[in-house]
Amino acid sequence: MTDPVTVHVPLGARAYDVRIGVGLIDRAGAEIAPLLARPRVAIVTDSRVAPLHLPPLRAALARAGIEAEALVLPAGEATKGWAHLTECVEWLLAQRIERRDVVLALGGGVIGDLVGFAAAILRRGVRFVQVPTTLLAQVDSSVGGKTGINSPHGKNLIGAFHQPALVLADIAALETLAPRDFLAGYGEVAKYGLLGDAGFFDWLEENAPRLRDDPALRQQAVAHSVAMKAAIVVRDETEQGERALLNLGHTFGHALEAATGYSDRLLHGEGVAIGCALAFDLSARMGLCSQEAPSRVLAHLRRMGMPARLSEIAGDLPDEAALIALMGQDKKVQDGRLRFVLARGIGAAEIRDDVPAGLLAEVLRDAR
Ligand SMILES: NC(=O)c1ccc[n+]([C@@H]2O[C@H](COP(=O)([O-])OP(=O)(O)OC[C@H]3O[C@@H](n4cnc5c(N)ncnc54)[C@H](O)[C@@H]3O)[C@@H](O)[C@H]2O)c1
Ligand SMILES: O=C(O)C(=O)C[C@@H](O)[C@H](O)[C@H](O)COP(=O)(O)O
Ligand SMILES: [Zn+2]
Repeated sequence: MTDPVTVHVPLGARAYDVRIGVGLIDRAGAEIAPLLARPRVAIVTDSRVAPLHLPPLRAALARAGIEAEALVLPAGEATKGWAHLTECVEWLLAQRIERRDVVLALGGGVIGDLVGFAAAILRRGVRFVQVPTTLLAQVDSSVGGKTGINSPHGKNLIGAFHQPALVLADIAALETLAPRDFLAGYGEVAKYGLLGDAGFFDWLEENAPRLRDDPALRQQAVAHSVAMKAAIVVRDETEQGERALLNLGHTFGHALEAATGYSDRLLHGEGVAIGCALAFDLSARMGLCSQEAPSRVLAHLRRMGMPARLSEIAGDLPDEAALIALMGQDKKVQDGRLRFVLARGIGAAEIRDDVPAGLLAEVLRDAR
């Protein structure tokens, strides 16, 4: 078995390590103890993760003499809203979590985003540790400090930048993921190759079908993705420019998630996969890249068994105009203008604000 890999995120006073390896939950006590002012933590997790990964985490903390209380929230995207944010913050206050204490987010991106935001606003900021248990959370959401909740108006519209103090990505925890959840996380992995690393995309075309069964390959893919994200975040922590490239596929994906009510009709990573396919389609129609690029993206997503078209989303969707109206709430909008992450080719994304409305509607219509 390969040794854990550490990606350091050098953000000055907010610098932290992302540890990636097998068995990190079993070693969590020793990893977390140096961060603690007193031997006590609060864990927040969800109802699917709790029976699988909370007992070993508790045991590891106990071996290091750390007391732990846990809150278990319902699993699923619908949890990432005001109601469960309130529940989480009030529970942390009831636990008398102090400024120098540490909150642990054990779960996927939903738990990481919600708990990170709770930590950001609790007593104006307490530290938190991400223990990501989905592929998506390991490669993306646990790193970079974007925290928040959804609104019916749009995705992640209420939130804060709040960096974790440590990320412990236990590759073995991914073994219990449902196949659909694993694949959804793969949407964000493919995104890294597509936005900025053609060589990584080549590597994924070769190796991605074996990621689920091969822990060494999985560790390599997670570490590469995290290193790519960390490099961008360090240059542009609060998304004044370059960081928006990490949003490839998200203008489409987030509108589709809002349109499907943040339900399991469409998982975030599935929306990102569809969004990447549409962003490449749009790029080709605008003459930014050749038709070969969207064809390659589509072929890869199909081979992985991922959705790439609106027609693959169960149930009815609003019409093009309504979807474009939902995109108007995107955080990249400037002066009321939509901005998209488009591409000059595989691994060559750029931000554009000159997408003709007619062409956008055409791309959406043709994807039905
Ligand atoms: N902050 C960021 O930078 C960032 C980046 C990407 C995505 N996100 C957000 O992340 C969220 C999606 O995250 P997600 O895909 O992890 O969804 P999720 O947290 O809902 O997890 C997916 C499902 O897997 C279950 N699960 C988690 N770990 C498991 C395990 N080890 N074994 C079995 N089941 C497990 C969960 O209970 C859930 O049912 C979205 O809200 C998205 O907006 C945030
Ligand atoms: O970290 C980022 O920056 C990202 O854009 C990563 C995305 O995968 C993630 O879904 C993020 O939450 C989207 O950000 P948002 O600002 O569009 O809500
Ligand atoms: Zn995302």
